[in-house]
Amino acid sequence: MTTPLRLAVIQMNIVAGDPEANFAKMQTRLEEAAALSPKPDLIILPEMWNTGYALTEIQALADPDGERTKRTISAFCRKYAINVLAGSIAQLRGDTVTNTVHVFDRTGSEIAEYSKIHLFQLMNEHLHLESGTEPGRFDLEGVPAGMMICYDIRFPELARKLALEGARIVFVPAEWPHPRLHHWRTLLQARAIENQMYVVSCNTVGESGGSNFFGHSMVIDPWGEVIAEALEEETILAADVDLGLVEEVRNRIPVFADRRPELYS
Ligand SMILES: NC(=O)CCC(=O)C(=O)O
Repeated sequence: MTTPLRLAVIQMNIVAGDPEANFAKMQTRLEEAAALSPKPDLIILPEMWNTGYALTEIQALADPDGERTKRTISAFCRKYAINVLAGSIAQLRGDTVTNTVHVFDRTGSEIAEYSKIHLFQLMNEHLHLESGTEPGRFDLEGVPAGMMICYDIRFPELARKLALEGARIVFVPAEWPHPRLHHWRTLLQARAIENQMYVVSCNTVGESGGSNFFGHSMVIDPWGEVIAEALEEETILAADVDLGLVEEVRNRIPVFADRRPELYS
């Protein structure tokens, strides 16, 4: 067994259209996560935690160039020597807004950024946001990792690409509402099983912007076992992941060696 990584998933309610309230809550939750024993190696935040889905006002609410987020999270990482995958934020870039994750290491340096590739039409994202154009990858203390945001998990091609490029663990910040809990659980488990990797999701919870979010943040191992799952309330979900299990599962059923990509397109 390799040294496990301790994760803390912050499942919180988001006040749509109120970045001040959301920044305040996010900082309180980060402090609570940092005080856990043992201290987490990585803290994960949910999708669009700064603004929620206040899309009609998003130009005014989005964080210009992500500066406030970067300043705040980077200082936290430095203070506590913890990595943070800062969920996603609504980020203003010139006159467009993206749904963007920033990842910071223990020194507070930003090590990766990913903007949601697949915009979710059912929640009008395509009318207000600009989609990303690059898959999200980073190196988590020597472990190749990937990111997808919420609706992205409906696209197995993206998860497979991340796995083929080396990802052993993929993080999924989300704002996924009722009534699609069965899709959420099934798709997350499928992405973990088919790619034989850890999948760690962080959903929001409670009413926000007229939708009702069910929480159920999950940590799923490469065999598809749910090793931790939150209920429908605010919480910090802690779990240890043993990345050595990825190799073990991939050796047990050699899915990657058995692929026939020449027959698929
Ligand atoms: N924020 C999102 O991308 C929601 C995706 C979702 O609810 C779905 O069913 O897909």
